[in-house]
Amino acid sequence: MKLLPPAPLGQTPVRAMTIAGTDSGGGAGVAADLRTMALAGVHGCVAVTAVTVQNTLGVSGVHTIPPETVAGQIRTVVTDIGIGAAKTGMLATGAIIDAIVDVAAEVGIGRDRPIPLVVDPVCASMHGHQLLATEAMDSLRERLIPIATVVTPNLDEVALITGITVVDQDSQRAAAIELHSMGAQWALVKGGHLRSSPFSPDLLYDGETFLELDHERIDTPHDHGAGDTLASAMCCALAHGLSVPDALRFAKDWVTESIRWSYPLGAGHGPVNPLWRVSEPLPD
Ligand SMILES: Nc1ncnc2c1ncn2[C@@H]1O[C@H](COP(=O)(O)OP(=O)(O)O)[C@@H](O)[C@H]1O
Ligand SMILES: Cc1ncc(COP(=O)(O)O)c(N)n1
Repeated sequence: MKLLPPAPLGQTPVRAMTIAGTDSGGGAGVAADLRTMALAGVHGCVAVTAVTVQNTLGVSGVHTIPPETVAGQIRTVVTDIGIGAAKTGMLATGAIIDAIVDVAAEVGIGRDRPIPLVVDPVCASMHGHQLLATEAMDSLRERLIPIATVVTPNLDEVALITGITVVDQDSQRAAAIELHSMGAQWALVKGGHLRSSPFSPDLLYDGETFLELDHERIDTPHDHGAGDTLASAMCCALAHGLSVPDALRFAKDWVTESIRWSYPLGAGHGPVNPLWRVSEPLPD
């Protein structure tokens, strides 16, 4: 696959920021984002929104960060370090979403602004634990999605946000049209949960053209952090100045390789694994 150009040693690399929750098991959230950013050659900055008590079996606790502390992390990084793109993951509450939207307007993050924004609208963990309060759905729909350069829901999130149940290509297209009409510049409807398909088809739409990426489906239970990995790889590519379709092409190759080399961990679902970038092939 084609990789992003690395910075020469000693020179400042491209920077990107993840605005997300932590996963103590290291599989999803901030850990997944920083792993992908580092291995893609990008300096990752962090605004933590929530601390989760989480392992490979599930989430047993959540501690949310005060909204002004979330906004402060974003403001202090953008005004000093500078970032080429940002992504959001788990945001926990409506007040945190509102604080992010306000500071994004202040520092120039979002569609039609200098810093593109990938919105991964995380609502629940793969184990079914709620990661976004029900009361936050209005802020997500009415405030965050309208400033997204690209919004990247999985099929469960599509159903919660739009009310559309995706079962085939027609309903996937209808969902992309609805998400775009909510104000996102691009809508990416991920097909990882479309288990009836031999592929894992992701559909990208900008109000005019549909781009469908049909990569092979890999048969594994170890896909924890796949959505975060795709969104943070897109964020890295956007930080490098790639277009949204090219960022998706890079990110889709990246996540497919990372799912191919995912590994067992604990007693539940292991993580997708971008460490393929730095690992040795198995001896013959
Ligand atoms: N088993 C799989 N094989 C190949 N690609 C997959 C598989 N599962 C998910 N993907 C891809 O990983 C990315 C994340 O997808 P998805 O599982 O839909 O989101 P999430 O992790 O947010 O639930 C998408 O690009 C999707 O197509
Ligand atoms: C902190 C945090 N962020 C995001 C996810 C979603 O990832 P997954 O769908 O693989 O559980 C998660 N479980 N935890």
